[in-house]
Amino acid sequence: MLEVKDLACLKGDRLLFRGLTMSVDSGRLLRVAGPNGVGKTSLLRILCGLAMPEYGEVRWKGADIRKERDDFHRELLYLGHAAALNDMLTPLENLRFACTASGMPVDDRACIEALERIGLGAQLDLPARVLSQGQRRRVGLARLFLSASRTLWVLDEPFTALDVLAVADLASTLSAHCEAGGIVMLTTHQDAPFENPPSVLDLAEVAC
Ligand SMILES: Nc1ncnc2c1ncn2[C@@H]1O[C@H](COP(=O)(O)OP(=O)(O)OP(=O)(O)O)[C@@H](O)[C@H]1O
Repeated sequence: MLEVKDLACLKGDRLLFRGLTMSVDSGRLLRVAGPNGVGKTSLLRILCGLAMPEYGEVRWKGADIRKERDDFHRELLYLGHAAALNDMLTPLENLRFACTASGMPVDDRACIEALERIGLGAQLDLPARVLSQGQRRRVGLARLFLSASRTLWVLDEPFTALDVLAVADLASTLSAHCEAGGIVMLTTHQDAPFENPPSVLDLAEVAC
């Protein structure tokens, strides 16, 4: 489904990695691993079409993602490593905004249910500026519960700042998405309790 061919990534005048070729099929959970600065975030952004590779191409269902951009984005959920919230808005308002911005239909009832499911039922009306780091992270993760129809989930450090129970819940949500035929690609520096260990792409192997 997702194919990467001979990818190279340049930042400034520095080549981070090159010669990355891989494919990820339906039902797979793939962890992109490697030390700080090796280019994991940069790779995820290229895979989502948010940054250009220096060389190579990314294909989704056989088509270049740059040519079939709209079709690809309808099937993609990307959550970056920063919570990216508006501090003045409540979790509900932030979630509604994020959904609208990514072209998802917005349904208030569904947003509230997603926030309750992620453990923010008591914080629905608070401004985001008063939330804890883990609660801020959860606001973004609530989008997972609204994104079952998006096959490809690309998640940059989704476990950061979560407590032990939330880490376990998130791991089972991601596994369930894969069992339903989805694809999850993520970065994390911590061990997460997945039932089936994810495949690992060690970016250090193609680092320059
Ligand atoms: N203008 C630039 N010139 C040279 N190097 C740059 C430039 N901009 C970014 N970089 C480098 O590009 C890399 C980007 O790393 P990226 O965030 O993709 O890594 P990462 O593997 O996700 O790291 P972490 O594990 O710390 O999150 C860093 O090593 C950074 O120093």
